[in-house]
Amino acid sequence: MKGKTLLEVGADGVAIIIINNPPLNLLSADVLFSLKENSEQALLRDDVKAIVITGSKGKFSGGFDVTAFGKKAKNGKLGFWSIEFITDILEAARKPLVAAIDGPALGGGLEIALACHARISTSSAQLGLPELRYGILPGFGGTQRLPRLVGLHKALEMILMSKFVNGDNAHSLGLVDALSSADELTKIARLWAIDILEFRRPWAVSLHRTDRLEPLAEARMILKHARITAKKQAPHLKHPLVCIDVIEEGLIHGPRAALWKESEALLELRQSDTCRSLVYFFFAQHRTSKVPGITDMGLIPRKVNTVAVVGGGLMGSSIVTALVLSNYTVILKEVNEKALLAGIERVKVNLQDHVKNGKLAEAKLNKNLSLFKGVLHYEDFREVDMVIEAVSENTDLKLGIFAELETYCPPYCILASSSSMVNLNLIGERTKSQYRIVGTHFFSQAHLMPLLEIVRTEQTSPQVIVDLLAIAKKMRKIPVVVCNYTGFAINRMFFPYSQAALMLVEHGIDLYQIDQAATAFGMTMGPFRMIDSVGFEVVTALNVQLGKNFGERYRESKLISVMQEDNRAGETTRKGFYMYDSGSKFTPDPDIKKYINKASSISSDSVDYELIKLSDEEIVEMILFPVVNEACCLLEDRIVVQASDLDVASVMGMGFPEYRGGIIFWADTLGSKYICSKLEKWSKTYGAFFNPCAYLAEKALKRTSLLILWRTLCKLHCDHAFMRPILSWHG
Ligand SMILES: C[C@H](O)CC(=O)SCCNC(=O)CCNC(=O)[C@H](O)C(C)(C)COP(=O)(O)OP(=O)(O)OC[C@H]1O[C@@H](n2cnc3c(N)ncnc32)[C@H](O)[C@@H]1OP(=O)(O)O
Repeated sequence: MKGKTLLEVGADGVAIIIINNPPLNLLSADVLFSLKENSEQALLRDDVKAIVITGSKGKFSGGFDVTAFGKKAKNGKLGFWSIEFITDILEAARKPLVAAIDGPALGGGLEIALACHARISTSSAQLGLPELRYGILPGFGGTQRLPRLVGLHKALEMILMSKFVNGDNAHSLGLVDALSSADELTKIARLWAIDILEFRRPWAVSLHRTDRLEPLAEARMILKHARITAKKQAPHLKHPLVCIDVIEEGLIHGPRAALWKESEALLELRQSDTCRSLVYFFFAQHRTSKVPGITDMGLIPRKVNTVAVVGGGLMGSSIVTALVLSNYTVILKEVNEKALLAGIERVKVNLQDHVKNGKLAEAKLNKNLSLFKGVLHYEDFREVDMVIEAVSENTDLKLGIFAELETYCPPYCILASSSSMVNLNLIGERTKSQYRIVGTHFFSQAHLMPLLEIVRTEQTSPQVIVDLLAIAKKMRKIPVVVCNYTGFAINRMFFPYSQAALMLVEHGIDLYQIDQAATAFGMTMGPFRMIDSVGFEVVTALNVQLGKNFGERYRESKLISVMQEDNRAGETTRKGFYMYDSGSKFTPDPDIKKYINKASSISSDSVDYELIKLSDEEIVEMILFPVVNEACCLLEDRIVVQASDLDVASVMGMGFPEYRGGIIFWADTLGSKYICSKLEKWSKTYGAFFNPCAYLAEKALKRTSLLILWRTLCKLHCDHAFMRPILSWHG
C-alpha cells in the first residue's frame, strides 16, 4: 500500500484527517481512497462536528504522484475525484472543513485545500499549482477555485508559470485565511472549524465565490493577453492554451461545466508525448545529484561559508553574483585596482538588474552587496573554504594561479576552476593538491543559467564532489558530474551542432533557414545565433582543442576565421552572423553571403543541389543527429554516469526543448536504428564527421534504447570501479 490517511477524533468534536505518505505525502491512489473513506466516515459520525485536513511531519502534500502520468490512463470514471469526491463530498459537506497547511501544498494537495471551507498555514508553507510543468493542467478543480480565491490575474500567473507562493504571500493574496506557527497549526485550525460551525467565521465555498473575480470584460482581456503570452513563450505547447480555455469556460458557462471540461482535458493531456517527456525530465533532474560510487559512500558535505573568486571578468563577476545571491561570503581577487573596481561594478550591476527584474527584493540588495569584498592579494585567502578560478583560458596562467592557491589557502580548501576547456590535470601540475582540484563549469551567465557541470579528474576526492553537490543545491543549480575530458561533456556533446550547420551553409543552404528550422523545432537558439552568443573567440579556442583530439570527427570550417579577419566576433562586437542593436534585438545581415562565398572557395566546397532541397525537418536531423552521435560517444567513453544526465545537460546548457525530454530521450523516440542509418548514409557522401560511433551502432543493431544507465551496466559487468574514467584527457 502506497500511503494512507489517519483519522483521529478529538474531545472537541473535531476530526483530524492526516495525509500520511512520507516523505512528501504524495497523493497516490491509496491515499486518495483512504482520504475518501475517512472523510465519509467523519461526515457520518455523530461525534464529529467539523474536520481538519493536514499532512504528517509538517508536510501537507506534494500533490499527485506524477509517476502515474505519461502512461495510458487506467479505466477510471471521468470526474470521479474532482467532481464526485472533492466537489460533491468535501466541498459540499455539511460539516466545516479546514485545511491546516505546513510545508508543501502543491498540485492536487493544494486543490484539496482549496475545496475546504478555510485554510490556515504557516508562513513558510509552499503553495502552488505546478501541473503545467508536466504538460497537464490542475485537474482537481484548481483551474476554477484558484481564480475565485486570488483573482484571475494572479491565478494565471501562478498556474501558467508554475509559481509557488509562501504562506505569508498566500495570506496577503487571500489564498489562506490565517497564519499560524507550526506548533499551533492544528489547534488554530480546529478552533477555526468550530468558529465556522458556530457562525463566527464565514462558511466559504470557493467554487461559488465571485467577489475576487474581475468583471467579465476585464477577465476577457486578461485571458486574451495570457493566450498571446503563452503562444509567444511556448509556441510548441498546447497544454497552456487548453488550461486557459478551461479557465474561460468557468467564467462563461459556470464552474461546474468547467470542472467537467478540466477532467476531460486532464485525461487527454496526461497521456500525451509532452507529458511523458516532461515527467521523464522531472525525474532526470532529480537523478543528476545521485552519483553511484560517490553519493552512496555515506560522506557528509562539509560546511562552506567563504568562497574566493579569482578574476572579476564577465564570468568571474557573474559567479560572484550567483554566490552572494545564495548567501555565501565572497572575496573577489583581481590583479590591479582598475580591474578590481571594474569587477566589483559588474557584480553591482548584476545585482541591480536582479532587483529591476523583480528577482531580488530591494531591501535585500544592500545585504547582498555587503557579502562580498574585493582584494588584490592571496594573503586574504588564508581562511577561505573554496576558491573558484575564473581567469582567461590560458593554461600557463592557471598553472601559476593554482600553485599560489596551494601556498595561501588552508589545506581543506576546495580548489575549483571555472574553465570550460582546460585540462584539469595540467592546471594542478605544480601542486600536490590534485585531490582537491575540481572543475566548476558555470554557463554564461552564471547567476542566470541553472546548470553547473562539475568536472572530476581521476584524483579528485569523492568528498570534494559531495561538497560541490551540496553547494550546487544551495545555489539552486542543477549539477551534472562529468569526467575530465576534452570539451568536458556539454560543449563536447554540442560541438557537432554548429559544425554540421557550418557544413550545410558552405554547401549552399541559407544560414538563417537553418537557425529558423532549429528554433521551430524548439531549440532556444539556432547554431549560428548560439555561436554569436558564445563569441567567436571562445568557439575558436574550443575548436582548436577539439580539432587536435577528435581527428576525423572534427570538421574544419573556414567561415568563422574569415569573419574574424573582418573584426566580427559575435554578439559582444554587435556583429557576427547577425547584426545586434544596443538592446536585445538582432537581425540577419545581408553581408554574410560574401564571407560564405570566401570560406567555400577556400575549402573548395560547392553548392550541393541535394542539400539545398532539404526540408526544415531534414535540416534539424542533419544538425542534431551528429549531436546524438557525440552524446553516444560520451556514454561509450563513460564521461557521464547516466544517459539521463545528458538529457538534463542538453536542456539546461544548450537550450534543447525540455518538452522533448532531452537529446537522448528524443533520439529514443525516433529509434537508434533510424538515426544510425541516416548517419551512415551521410557519412558516405559527406565524410567521417557523420560516422556513427560503436555505442550507437550496437544499439541500432539490437534496436535497443540509448537510455541504459551505467548503474545497470555496472551491475551487468560486476565492475564496481566503473566510475573511474576509462579515458582521461586527450592531447
Ligand atoms: C491532479 C493534480 O492536479 C496533478 C498534480 O498534483 S501534479 C503534481 C504536483 N506536484 C509537484 O509538482 C511537486 C513536485 N515536487 C517538488 O516541487 C519538490 O519535490 C518539493 C518542493 C515538493 C519537495 O522538495 P524537496 O524537499 O527538495 O524534495 P525532493 O528531493 O524534490 O523530492 C523528494 C523525492 O520525491 C520525489 N517527488 C517529488 N515530488 C514528486 C511527485 N509529485 N511525484 C512523484 N515523485 C515526486 C522526488 O523525485 C524525490 O525522489 P528521490 O528521493 O528518489 O530523488
